[in-house]
Amino acid sequence: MDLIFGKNKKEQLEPVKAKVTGRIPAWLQGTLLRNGPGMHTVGESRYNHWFDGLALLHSFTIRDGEVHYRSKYLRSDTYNANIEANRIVVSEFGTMAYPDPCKNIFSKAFSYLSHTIPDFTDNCLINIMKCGDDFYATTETNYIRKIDPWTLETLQKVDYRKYVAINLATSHPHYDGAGDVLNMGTSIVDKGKTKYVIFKIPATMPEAKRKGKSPLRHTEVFCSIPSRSLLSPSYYHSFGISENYIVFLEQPFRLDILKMATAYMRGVSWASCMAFHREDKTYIHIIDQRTRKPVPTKFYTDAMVVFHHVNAYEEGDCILFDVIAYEDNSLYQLFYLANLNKDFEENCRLTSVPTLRRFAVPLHVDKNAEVGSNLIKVASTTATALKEKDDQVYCQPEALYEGLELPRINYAHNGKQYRYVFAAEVQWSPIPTKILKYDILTKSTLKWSEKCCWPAEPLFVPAPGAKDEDDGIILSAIVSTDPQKPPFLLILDAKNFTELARASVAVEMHLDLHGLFIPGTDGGTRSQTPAETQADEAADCQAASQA
Ligand SMILES: CC1=C(/C=C/C(C)=C/C=C/C(C)=C/C=O)C(C)(C)CCC1
Ligand SMILES: [Fe+2]
Repeated sequence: MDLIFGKNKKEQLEPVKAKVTGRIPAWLQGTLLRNGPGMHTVGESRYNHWFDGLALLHSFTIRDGEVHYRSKYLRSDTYNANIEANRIVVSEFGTMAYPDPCKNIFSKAFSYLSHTIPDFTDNCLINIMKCGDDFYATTETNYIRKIDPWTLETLQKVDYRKYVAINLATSHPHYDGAGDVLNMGTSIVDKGKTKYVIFKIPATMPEAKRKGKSPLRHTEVFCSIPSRSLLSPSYYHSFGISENYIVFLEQPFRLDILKMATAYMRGVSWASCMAFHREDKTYIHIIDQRTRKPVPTKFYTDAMVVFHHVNAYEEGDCILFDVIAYEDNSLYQLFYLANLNKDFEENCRLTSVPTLRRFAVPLHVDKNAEVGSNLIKVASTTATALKEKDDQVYCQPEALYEGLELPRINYAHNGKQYRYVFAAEVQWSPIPTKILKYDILTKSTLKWSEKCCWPAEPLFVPAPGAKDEDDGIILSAIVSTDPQKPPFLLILDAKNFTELARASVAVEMHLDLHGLFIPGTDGGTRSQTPAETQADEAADCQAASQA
């Protein structure tokens, strides 16, 4: 497993032509751009956790049936400082680093103090975000890094705090039809006012306002929700949106701000400042997008840990929302490299299987409804919402499917009724070995797998003029543990899960996390005519809606 997780991967700066077998649909033109950790040791020093690894961007450019692959490390300040020092000098999720070990006691004390309010890493290794015409590599701190999606070059470092008062932000933003970004973050430094902030970055601005300026300048706070606990806000990795509402889970997997403030001094990692409180509840916040205010009813469910929201939509008088839920936080525990490298099979058993759960939240709670009555009247789900004495509502989910992670949908259905979830199959180990398509209506699955193959998150790309939700293809970068089998881009027909083509490249490829597809024939390799620019802009909106 060291081959997949622990080994530093070489970057492939020059585009390399892939060997294509099968036939790539003629309409499939564009670039699959993805992100994930690629370097786990610097000099003699090693990261503790897989989520600490230095961001390695990679892309597959598909044009006229041909595929070119390239990869490049994100030249973050973190990367540059580490490489210059030839050791890890910037702290990451699971590794606390000490930049100046030789300092005397006074400057050491000073250094500790300056770390009380930490300056987080800009090692943006999780996802790619599209913002107007710009692309950013993202993580969960206050920093994002602008990148050139074609050359994979690293551009400006952007500090969200310049535009909105947050210290952490998700790397799973949502996009509306116009391509505007809706994201969430947490403000933790203002201790009296720890809060979750939902913010919007408009994709397009009137010409006069725009003039080459970043759309981030026009970021606006959409709504903020005070944290239930001022010193321990919830950790969250994503959130859900329906047409009119936002779904935010304030789960009992929390960050301890006091522990974080002393972590540097105590020599412990940020990860050690997070704890799951199984005795607590998970609060379900529903924010009305029209009023920009939370619905006042207190909805809750049992303690759980959710990283990925799948989708949410309104049906009848309620919101249905689907998430991949765990009984505990064992997932983050398992990604310590020490667990991933030795005795993998034994150490890497999840104590709870990631399960697709559907929740139903009533939008209008009848004050006169009987205590104990189920407020959900839609027939399509067995999820319940029970009225309680104190006007709270207790939601119990319907378990739809066990053993899946890294969910994606046809993003044209985001916020709307939908039928298919594309995901990686994971059972008792967090590492995917299959790709699956789950049909919520028939509760049936289609799967793709191959010996020694480790698939990445499957991404859906709609066919032009698509009518059905699954009219399109699935893209997934596959790495293998068989030295005879080079990594490849897999292209499946999303309807029946048959393989249409694969594009193999004899390079060192990393197992990645998330990314997006940029449709169009541009690839930064030729100049464009104005007409093409317009066409690409339209295509870009589509890219945003798929991300
Ligand atoms: C550095 C840092 C963080 C980083 C978190 C990361 C990097 C999480 C990655 C999560 C992934 C990849 C989940 C996949 O499901 C925190 C804890 C937000 C806060 C403190 C500083
Ligand atoms: Fe994620």
